[in-house]
Amino acid sequence: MDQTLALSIKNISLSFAKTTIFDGLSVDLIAQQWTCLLGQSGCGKSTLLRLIAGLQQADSGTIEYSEQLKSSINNIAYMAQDDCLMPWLSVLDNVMLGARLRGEKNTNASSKALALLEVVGLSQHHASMPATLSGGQRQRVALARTLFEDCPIVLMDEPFSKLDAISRYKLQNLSAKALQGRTVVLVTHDPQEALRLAHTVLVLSNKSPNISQFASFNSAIPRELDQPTITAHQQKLWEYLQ
Ligand SMILES: Nc1ncnc2c1ncn2[C@@H]1O[C@H](COP(=O)(O)OP(=O)(O)OP(=O)(O)O)[C@@H](O)[C@H]1O
Repeated sequence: MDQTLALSIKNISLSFAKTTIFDGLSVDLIAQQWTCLLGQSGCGKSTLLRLIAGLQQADSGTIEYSEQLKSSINNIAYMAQDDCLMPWLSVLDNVMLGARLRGEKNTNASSKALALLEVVGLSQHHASMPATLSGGQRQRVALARTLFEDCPIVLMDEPFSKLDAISRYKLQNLSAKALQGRTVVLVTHDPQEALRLAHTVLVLSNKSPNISQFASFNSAIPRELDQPTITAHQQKLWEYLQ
């Protein structure tokens, strides 16, 4: 496998009951870059993330991971669309959930989790229970939990969808910085978000071959809203998504 690839999805087909979701989907994901995945509701974006994470099996086809990732025990962090916070754990304990589940007795874990809560603007809520938080606050806890994992592949399913515009902008910036050098796949319905963050923009559809590349960009991320990459491509991406 090419050294620059993190993983290679080859000829994946998947149906639920009589509904075909993927029919021969193939795509390569470039290592240490952000790939943003757009497409109409129900076309299979979350399903593709779940396939990559190993949480869903395809009917046929393969996903090949690079040698480097194969040798890493804990290599994929997955932030689902639903925040999946444990209601009986505090915000801090939710951020450290992975360490707890792995039975790690690392005294640095709580200071690392507290630092991440500070970064996502929730340090004053570290002892709160999830039920007392707003949807956007819960999403920020889930983001902190994802960043806590330090994994080489990070899969994020609409991670900023519940945030106000200013918080979304700030957390896009924070995530781009925090996840520099990781292989990130981000599902979004927001073309502007994709153009701010993506090195590669992919569009998924229900029609075979299911996936197409809208564009790839070399410029550094996050991009400012007035950067040519965004202004020049926004309208085209809207039309591409129709
Ligand atoms: N476990 C499952 N059993 C049956 N059908 C499923 C299952 N998981 C997903 N589907 C169906 O597969 C299709 C794709 O779902 P998926 O959640 O991947 O779409 P999506 O593109 O992420 O949608 P959205 O943008 O609305 O989040 C949908 O029609 C959904 O109903």
